[in-house]
Amino acid sequence: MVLGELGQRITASFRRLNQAPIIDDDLLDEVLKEIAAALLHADVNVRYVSELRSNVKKRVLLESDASGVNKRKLIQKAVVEELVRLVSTDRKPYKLEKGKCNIIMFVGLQGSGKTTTCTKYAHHYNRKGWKTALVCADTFRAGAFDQLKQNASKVRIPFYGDYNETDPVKIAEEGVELFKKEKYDLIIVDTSGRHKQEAALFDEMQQVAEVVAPNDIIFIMDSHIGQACFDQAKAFREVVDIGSVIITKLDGHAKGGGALSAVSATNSPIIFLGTGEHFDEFQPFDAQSFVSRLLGMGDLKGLFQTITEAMPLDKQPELLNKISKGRFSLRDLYEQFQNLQKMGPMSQLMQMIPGMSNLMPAGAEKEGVKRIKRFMVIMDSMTDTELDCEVQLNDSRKLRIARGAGASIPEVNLLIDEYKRMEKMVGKMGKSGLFGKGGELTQLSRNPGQVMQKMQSAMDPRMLQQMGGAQNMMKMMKEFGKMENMGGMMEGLGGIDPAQVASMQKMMGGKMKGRR
Ligand SMILES: Nc1nc2c(ncn2[C@@H]2O[C@H](COP(=O)(O)OP(=O)(O)OP(=O)(O)O)[C@@H](O)[C@H]2O)c(=O)[nH]1
Repeated sequence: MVLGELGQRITASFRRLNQAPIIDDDLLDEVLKEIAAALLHADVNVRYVSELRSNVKKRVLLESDASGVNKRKLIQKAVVEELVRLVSTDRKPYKLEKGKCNIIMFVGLQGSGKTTTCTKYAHHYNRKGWKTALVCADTFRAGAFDQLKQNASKVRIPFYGDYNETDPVKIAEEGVELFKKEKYDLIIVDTSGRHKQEAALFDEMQQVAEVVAPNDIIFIMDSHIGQACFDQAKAFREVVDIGSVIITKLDGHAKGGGALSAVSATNSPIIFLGTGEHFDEFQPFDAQSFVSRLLGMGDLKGLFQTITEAMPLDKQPELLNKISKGRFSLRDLYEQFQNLQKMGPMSQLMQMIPGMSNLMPAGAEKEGVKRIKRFMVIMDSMTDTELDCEVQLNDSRKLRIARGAGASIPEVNLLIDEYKRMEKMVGKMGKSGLFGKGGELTQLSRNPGQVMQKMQSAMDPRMLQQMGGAQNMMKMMKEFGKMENMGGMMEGLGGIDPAQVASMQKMMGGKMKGRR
């Protein structure tokens, strides 16, 4: 991906800055020239690149006069902040409200990835427990109906469309009415695209928007078109009230910078990035987190949010309490699988951890995901007693469970083996003395290295290997350890509920003081 290369080039310039014995105006000019060349190579609009360059220079000249200022840090901070500014707008994205009917309309040119992205968006929220539905109001492209219908059935989301109806406005109105009556939280309307911005497309878009009265209109922008993104975004913005942008196809060879910097043309924030054809290749966008990941600094804010969204903090003490007592049932395993699914691809999570972005190549986890789904289907065939208590399953119960799940007895045995391995690990952790009375990780704040050792001895070596080995786990711990004060960092990153931070700190056994 060209954006990855952009990140590496900027990081190389930062390294040069850090290694130089003296920072003078010539070096500043050279470094800024390198960064500008990298941005232009990634297709960022030339006007924005020269603005970024002069803004950084102005700030450095202005602020470096103050005594005690570290010039290296100042330059890097100014570059990072200007990069964040480049991919953000002042306008806040529409915030979906649970329990209310949110109607979201998707617009964009044909082939931009609208239909695929509608499904990804629906799947993203459905996984988080939103009652979601899709409406196909694209009557222009013959295959659109079948495509959305197939996509919807793959992710198990209700769909409305009419193969014989030629009026997209009528379909949109009927579909939205139907799902409104059925009290859906999120109704997504896919509209037609055209090859280029033309009057027929814009008329149709306006009419659909009038009848469905969307809470948000999302513009889908294909990153492959590079610099042309700016004019395209502007043309759409002039016709309908675009509230947010999703950039697609940022995987592959797209330069991406053109699309990312075109947000100013819509004056609407980017809310997600499409990074592949699969439905879970979809990442929420936050300008600061994006720049941080681009520069290989990880994204602990994103990681924290993903984990707490998948597993609410009020549930975590309950689980830790059980673990501290060495108890772990099949139902707990089932819930952990559910949480894992809500978190999205493991490879995306790895990208959020500093230094671990290349650990798990996307796709390498497919087999694991398939296996987890099979295990969950098997557990669905078990009784509550079997899920909650330690019950030895005899051969006849195993046969019944396997039949009910369309599985084989060896598959049921494999699940039981995996569960026993986990149960043993939890048992060892319970006895390790890592936990306090309330289930909090008491030693984490005092001695992360020792915690690591104990976890390592309690963990199944195969699982440890899947997580990148002990060394990588240590590396991650060290990254956490480096943080002067974990709570402070979380708050500093902004946008995180202080109550969540406090609860996380409690679980960690107080504020984390790192060793330097
Ligand atoms: N690599 C990659 N391909 C994508 C992404 N998003 C969509 N695609 C592919 O782009 C192609 C076009 O996507 P569609 O969703 O059919 O496009 P559309 O905008 O709905 O097209 P119309 O319905 O004709 O307006 C398909 O082959 C998708 O699989 C992405 O993020 N990455």
